[in-house]
Amino acid sequence: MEINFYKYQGTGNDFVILDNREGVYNHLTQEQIHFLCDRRFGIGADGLMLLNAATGYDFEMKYYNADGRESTMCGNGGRCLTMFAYHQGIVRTVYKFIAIDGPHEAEIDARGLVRLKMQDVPSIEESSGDYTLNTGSPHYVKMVDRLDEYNVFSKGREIRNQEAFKPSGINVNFVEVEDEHEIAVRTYERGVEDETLSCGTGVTASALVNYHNEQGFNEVTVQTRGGKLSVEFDRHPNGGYSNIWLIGPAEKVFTGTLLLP
Ligand SMILES: N[C@@H](CCC[C@H](N)C(=O)O)C(=O)O
Repeated sequence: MEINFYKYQGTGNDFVILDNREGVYNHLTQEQIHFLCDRRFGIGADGLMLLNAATGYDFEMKYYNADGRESTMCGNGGRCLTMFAYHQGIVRTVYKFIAIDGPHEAEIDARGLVRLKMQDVPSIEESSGDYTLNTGSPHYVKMVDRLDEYNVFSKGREIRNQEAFKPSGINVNFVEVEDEHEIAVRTYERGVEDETLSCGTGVTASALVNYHNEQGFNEVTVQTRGGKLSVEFDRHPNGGYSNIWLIGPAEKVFTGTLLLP
């Protein structure tokens, strides 16, 4: 089978994207998606997305991790897919798309940055000084010092595989506060089973946890290894969060054709 693919990245979180509005890629197997995401034998990416047609929406986002399994929401993926839709001629002031966690809105602002509205977060759970919450995907957040020197791979893998998070696992974020407007985040992603350069739902989770702890500003700049994102949100007296926006760059890297073995 011939695959016409597009490669995008958002702050270094990279994705293979397939235009599946005609349904031609409906039957890709887990092994085939894993192969396409393989950095040595395939194209190479943290995940693969299908842009599907969807009644009542501009498109549907279907997201697979690099291991080939369909997963939950991907924030950087949603931003990249919005830019892809624009490049494919789906031009809107406000995009409305449907993903596994429900409907989303997105906009491309005057600077060319993609703003993605995330689902509301009703609560943040605390245990032993760390936090868990769901921002469309499940996240564990740990505040640390000296993030640069932190062993994200080994500590992230250990937490991801804890009995408490089985069978689905969890993404693990390590966060250092830079100042009242800025935090730095490094993430171990399940399904990639490694640290990625950025994780949008993880950055969102980290910004909310930081506010939950420190209060400060409800507009936070987040430094990831792959670049800067920002997160804006409203907090409610009951401890929940709404009107959550993840904002940052999303770029086409290259396109190509590949024959699936
Ligand atoms: N990179 C993502 C998150 C992708 C999903 C994650 N690996 C999971 O399985 O939950 C993002 O930008 O949010």
